[in-house]
Amino acid sequence: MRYGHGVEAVRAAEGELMARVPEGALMQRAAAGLAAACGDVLGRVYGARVVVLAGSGSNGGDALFAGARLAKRGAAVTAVLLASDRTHEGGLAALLAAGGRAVHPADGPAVITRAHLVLDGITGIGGKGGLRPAAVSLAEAAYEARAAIVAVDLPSGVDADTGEVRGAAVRADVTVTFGTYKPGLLIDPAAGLAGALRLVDIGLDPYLGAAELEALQHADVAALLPDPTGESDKYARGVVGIAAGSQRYPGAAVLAVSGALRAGAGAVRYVGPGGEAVLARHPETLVSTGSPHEAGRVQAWVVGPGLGDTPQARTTVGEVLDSDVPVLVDADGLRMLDPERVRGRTAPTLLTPHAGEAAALLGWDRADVEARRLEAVRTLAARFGATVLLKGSTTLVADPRDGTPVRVNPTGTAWLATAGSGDVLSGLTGSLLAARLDPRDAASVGAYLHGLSARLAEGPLSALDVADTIPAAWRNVRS
Ligand SMILES: NC(=O)C1=CN([C@@H]2O[C@H](COP(=O)(O)OP(=O)(O)OC[C@H]3O[C@@H](n4cnc5c(N)ncnc54)[C@H](O)[C@@H]3O)[C@@H](O)[C@H]2O)[C@@H](O)CC1
Ligand SMILES: [K+]
Repeated sequence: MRYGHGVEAVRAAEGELMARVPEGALMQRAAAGLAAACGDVLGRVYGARVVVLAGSGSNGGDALFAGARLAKRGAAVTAVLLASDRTHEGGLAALLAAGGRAVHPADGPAVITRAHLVLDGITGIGGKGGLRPAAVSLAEAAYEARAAIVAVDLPSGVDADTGEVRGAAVRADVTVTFGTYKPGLLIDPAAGLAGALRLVDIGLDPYLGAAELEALQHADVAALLPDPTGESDKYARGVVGIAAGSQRYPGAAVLAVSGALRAGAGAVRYVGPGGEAVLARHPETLVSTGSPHEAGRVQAWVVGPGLGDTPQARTTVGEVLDSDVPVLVDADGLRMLDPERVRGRTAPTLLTPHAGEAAALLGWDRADVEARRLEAVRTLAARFGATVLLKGSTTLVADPRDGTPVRVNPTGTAWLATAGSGDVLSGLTGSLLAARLDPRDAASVGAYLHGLSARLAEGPLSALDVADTIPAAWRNVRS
């Protein structure tokens, strides 16, 4: 598992640890890890040209001390001092003593153009708002130069706690972060600016407390996958009911059923007008044309994909919500949701909106949901008393129970932004719910497998390709 902590938790942990170690020790641990990472990026340190963008705080201090270490190993290191009167004194002295030099920001672009590596030490967890103008032109010069950009702790300009980017920010190739991942490194849009992540252990773990965020890794997913046992019959493995599709959108029904079957459901019951199309593709489906409560026994329901917005669709959503098994509501089903009705359910509910659907549920603009994903998903979970999976470039899963870390999915890929891929995710996740995974686990394992399937399919893909690759993703996690 990867854990993320916000600024307050990091500062509190640092305070406790600092009281127990010699002054400056933490910064030296950070600088040593940072210099080692820069060495790996450069390949050869001796003779490399390195530029340190040094802001006024300890983030600049980390970068300057790392610069000093690289200078000792034979790199030509130039620090650009963004706040010349408030530069970290010890860091600058160490750099100069190691043979580095310092220049004014006006001279920055000329040295950056020739650099092999630029260290972004403008701001870290103490940064407020976007980059200031002098920093913007240096960040642009770094981006245009052929240098590798290594961000110290965070790409400067991003919000450490939320992943928001409120102005200009550095776009890094690698971010070397200290002690724990910050939400801004895991959640878009900021995460998209961080590049590859590298965590340096500075000894904070014992003091960090509960995580705010979690990102499942292969081993975590493997431990949650519901593999059948010798005694499993179809009910033990989970029968999932799918109420999806319409005359107009029968394809959504096929895709949701495909996702469910590929994710190991013991059986899939399909209810709705898309039965013919479903049977043509998946003859093993148990199809009925009546209403959900006549469909027979299921362990979880998926309702909504391609359902349309008709009185009949509303009745279907209402009936499914009246059931006493876990329910996943997606797509058109989300348009008809009453928070009180969802809160009053006896079994868990999982909502899976994309940013547009989340915006409609919240009464926000879509752009605000995309900019403030963490706040959006938490607000929805609290309002509906439901688990919420917010789809997007970084899919998030929030649970209504207080203090439960939000899960961030690490396997996304831009190729998933294809028509119908959400329908596959709903069937896949519904199948995990039917296998009795806790809704938060079902949602995060579903998102993980879905993203991994798309990655394994490599390149342009259709939603059916994603469904067809789920078994390969399952095996990949198991291997
Ligand atoms: N506290 C500690 O023990 C450790 C801190 N470390 C480093 O220290 C960083 C935090 O240091 P600080 O608290 O000094 O904060 P930062 O260095 O992140 O930034 C604060 C400084 O930047 C200025 N500033 C804020 N927003 C700005 C903006 N938009 N543009 C330009 N300047 C801006 C502030 O006036 C302040 O001087 C961490 O991110 C990490 O890199 C590491 O050395 C590990 C140990
Ligand atoms: K930084």
